[in-house]
Amino acid sequence: MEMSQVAYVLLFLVTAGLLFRLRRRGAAPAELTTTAHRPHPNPVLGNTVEFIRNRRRFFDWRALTPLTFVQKLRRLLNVGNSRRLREAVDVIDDYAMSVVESKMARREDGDPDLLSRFKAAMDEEDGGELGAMFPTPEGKRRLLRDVVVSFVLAGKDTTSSALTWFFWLLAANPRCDRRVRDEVSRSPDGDVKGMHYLHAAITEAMRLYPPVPFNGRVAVADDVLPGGAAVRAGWFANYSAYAMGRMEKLWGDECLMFSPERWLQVGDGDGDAGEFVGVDAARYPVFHAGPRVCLGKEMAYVQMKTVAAAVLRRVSMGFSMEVAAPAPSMKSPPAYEMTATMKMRGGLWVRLRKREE
Ligand code: HEM
Repeated sequence: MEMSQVAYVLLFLVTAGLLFRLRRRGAAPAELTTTAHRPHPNPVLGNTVEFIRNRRRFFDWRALTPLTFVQKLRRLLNVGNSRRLREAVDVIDDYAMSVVESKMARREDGDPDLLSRFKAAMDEEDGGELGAMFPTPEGKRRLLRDVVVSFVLAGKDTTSSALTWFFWLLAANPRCDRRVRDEVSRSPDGDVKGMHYLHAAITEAMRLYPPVPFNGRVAVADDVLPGGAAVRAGWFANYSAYAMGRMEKLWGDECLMFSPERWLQVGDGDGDAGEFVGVDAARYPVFHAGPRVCLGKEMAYVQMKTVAAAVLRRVSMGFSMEVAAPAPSMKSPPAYEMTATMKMRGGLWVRLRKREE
């Protein structure tokens, strides 16, 4: 064999070895992939669902793996996953832009909504802060588009994730279920403000299953965390609300149990559940903490309590609801699916039955 042939063979082996390693490093871990689903009966809807599912799977993987050289190259060349991500972002952006455009075309009457308020803030003639940041009409439309996307992401998936786990946890803990129903039935006017037990039960559900299970920041400069750990500029500083919600050090021996009572100050023993008492955001970072804490926290509680109370009231009155799957037992909790929010794998299946009069 000539020297040049040997060189080719060596080059081939090195390249093949390198590609094999990169493939292995790049492969999405099995636990991040979604479960198999039955084909959707409507092919158009089915395709859309599949499209979103694939994009989401890809997003998870990107969020959880460091940016490798190959990923950077793909982004630069706009191929593979990077191209698919851009296409998916375009689908979402187009939808959000259509919402903005229909708002722009409509004359406002009645109470202004959030989007109108953002629009008004940008249109301020005296050069308000937002108006100055986005001076061109195109820039303003793009900002409004991003507002739509952020609020849908921030407000919809989070509360629906929390309520899914909440209803499953109630089914797995009949004693707590009874207490919530008692409280809801004692307030027929539907005022959720005074429902302390319900508030505690939702808070406790989010301790065990936080809708945003992990979160992080990138350090802009070298720093030392309060615990003494050094962080260099450009490093990720991540935390997991999921892990923190299950730490014995923070929540005691019964950290894995669902116990809304841990959030209640003992009542007067007169059927009163007691007052809800919250804790420091550093111990319960479900809504994040500090200057970028969730802006919708109070609104989220009102929404979740209203929906939960309405469902439970209706269930108590005319229907019975039974969790069909996953089987409600704290000994075998449902699997979760790691996306940007914490979903129950396969969703929560319930059976509703109209009660006989
Ligand atoms: C159970 C429900 C919710 C949970 C667990 C939750 C959690 C969070 C978390 C962890 C963050 C910090 C994200 C980050 O900066 O890394 C955040 C930010 C935010 N949330 Fe929520 N959220 C919920 C519901 C809502 C709702 C209903 C809205 C509004 C309709 C909302 C609006 C926002 C906004 C605007 C921010 C950005 C705040 C900023 O960066 O200054 N959230 N949320």
